[in-house]
Amino acid sequence: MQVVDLALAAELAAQGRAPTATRLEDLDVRRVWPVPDAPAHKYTRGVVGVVAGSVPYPGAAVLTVAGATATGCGMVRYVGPAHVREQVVAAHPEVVAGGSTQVRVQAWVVGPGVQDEDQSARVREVLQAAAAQDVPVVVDAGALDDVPDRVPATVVLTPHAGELARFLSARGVPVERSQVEAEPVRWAREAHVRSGATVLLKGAVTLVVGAGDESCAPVLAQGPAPAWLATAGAGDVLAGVLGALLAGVGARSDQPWSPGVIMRAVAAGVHVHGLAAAHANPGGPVTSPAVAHALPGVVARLLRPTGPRGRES
Ligand SMILES: NC(=O)C1=CN([C@@H]2O[C@H](COP(=O)(O)OP(=O)(O)OC[C@H]3O[C@@H](n4cnc5c(N)ncnc54)[C@H](O)[C@@H]3O)[C@@H](O)[C@H]2O)[C@@H](O)CC1
Ligand SMILES: Nc1ncnc2c1ncn2[C@@H]1O[C@H](COP(=O)(O)OP(=O)(O)O)[C@@H](O)[C@H]1O
Repeated sequence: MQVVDLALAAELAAQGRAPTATRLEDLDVRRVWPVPDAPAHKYTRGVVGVVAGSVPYPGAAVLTVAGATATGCGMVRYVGPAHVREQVVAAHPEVVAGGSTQVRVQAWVVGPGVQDEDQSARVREVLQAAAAQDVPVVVDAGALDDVPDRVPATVVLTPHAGELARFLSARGVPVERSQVEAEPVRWAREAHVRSGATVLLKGAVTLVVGAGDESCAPVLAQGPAPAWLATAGAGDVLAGVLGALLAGVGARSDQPWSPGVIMRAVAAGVHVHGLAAAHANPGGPVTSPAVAHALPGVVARLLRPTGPRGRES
């Protein structure tokens, strides 16, 4: 498929009829991507904190960390129980692991595979401290239950349709998974308006809804990714990708976060995650670790002037 830009966006905006949804393409993503400069060191590139995994789901922690490290960041700090720490460090020896959330990071990822009280307590600590410090938090899976009623747009919720239905129902908006699937824009917006969070609703097309700014339409719609990506752990990898990107963008700027910058950063992550699924095994099945494994190559191709779909030099 080739997408041809008819330059309708400016024309529609002039008529006061902005499109409901827009999509970041390769060039937009390249502009957002944090690329280290020559004097960079690991702390100027951004550190990601990860609270993921539990005894029943250690793999979710490993996959989240895999997504973050493969996207490119200065460092990942993993925070969780000893049993999971051992598995994370065995798979990713570059990760610094511990049990306390009292660490300095530029972005957090919380929730993949979180299903015990100790990890949930860490999630709540992170949500409280990060809001006060203007540090972004990607909130996935088990951590969605711990989100306070109102949060800033630096909190990025990443539910699939079932999780969004549960999130809204818990806030007095009873809705079924099938209804979310039928009207994803409506329900993603509802979750954003109710909570204040940036909402990233995962699916074949992934929607990002947050308060827009002048240069950013209210809904970004990324995809479609190959349906082979609908496999266990793919969302855990995505959460890591988003954390690494937010840490990298945050480390380069001393400005407060704006909702539009958050939206574009996470939509860029979704775009690259879908490309990694396509490149991991074109036209065939992929596993979540294979998606993470494909990420560095996809990022390198994206940053080359020919782009990921162009000829390789
Ligand atoms: N390797 C790992 O450690 C992985 C851990 N994961 C973690 O697992 C936890 C639960 O994630 P889910 O997305 O499953 O949670 P959900 O609670 O959203 O999904 C469970 C729903 O799927 C339904 N369901 C279960 N099995 C089904 C089947 N065979 N056919 C049809 N419907 C079925 C259940 O009735 C329930 O409604 C999360 O914390 C997540 O992060 C997942 O990410 C998968 C990989
Ligand atoms: N039909 C589909 N086509 C393409 N991508 C999909 C499809 N269904 C799900 N995905 C993507 O796969 C990932 C699944 O994430 P998630 O539902 O959180 O699974 P898990 O919890 O097992 O990691 C998301 O990135 C989502 O956008």
